[in-house]
Amino acid sequence: MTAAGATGLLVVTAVPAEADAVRAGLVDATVTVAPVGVGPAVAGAATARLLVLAEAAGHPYRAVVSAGVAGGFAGQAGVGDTVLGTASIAADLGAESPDGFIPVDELGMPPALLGGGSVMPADPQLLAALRAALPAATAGPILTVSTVTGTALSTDELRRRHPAAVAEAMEGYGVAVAAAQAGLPFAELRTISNPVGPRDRDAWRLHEALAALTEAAAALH
Ligand SMILES: O=C(O)c1cccc(C(=O)CC[C@H]2O[C@@H](n3cnc4c(=O)[nH]cnc43)[C@H](O)[C@@H]2O)c1
Repeated sequence: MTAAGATGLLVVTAVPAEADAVRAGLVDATVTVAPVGVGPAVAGAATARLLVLAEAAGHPYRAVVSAGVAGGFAGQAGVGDTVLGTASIAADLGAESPDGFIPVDELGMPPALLGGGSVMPADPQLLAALRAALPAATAGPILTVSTVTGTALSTDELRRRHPAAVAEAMEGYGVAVAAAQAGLPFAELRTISNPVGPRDRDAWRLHEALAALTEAAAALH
């Protein structure tokens, strides 16, 4: 898992409040936490840039974790829970058709143009270490979406396509691609701020989710 000469772990969040929550719970001074922006494109690009800069400066990172708050799928993860991604899935990368959504992997494009495809598995060793440190966390696929799910119809459709998904967020897949292209292990750690479902921003429990993120951050080393 550790590249030669590599030093610390890079943890990327979307927003500064999430980064602050992670920093507040760290027990390992070699962990770097950076807020990189919202959505898979900006998070992926910013993560790639951080990895290149660190490499050029002679202190490459040894692994990357995408961390922050997330929406939880009912019956899988409730508000305040911690979830670990077994894979980060680009759930809305593909094409619509009269017969339904077609994942990008099934569009007939050359595999080389798809990177790892729409499903980026977590690094087995990194995931195992996080599961050992966070035994109460729920592990399962975490969806990456560019649009926060906000209707019952979209929720049902996502659940139909990804019945094992535990949560959705907006950065994991992009960060996973950046880590994969740098040859680094990747994992996604989230705490639940809201249920996935009809939009009710007043029901988001950010304080509770950020407190859970601080508690979970001790596992990051
Ligand atoms: O306003 C604040 O104080 C604040 C503090 C912490 C986080 C935020 C965010 O807006 C986080 C955005 C971030 O959260 C993920 N997220 C959370 N719930 C969902 C969801 O239901 N569907 C998709 N993404 C969700 C996502 O990764 C966002 O980037 C504000």
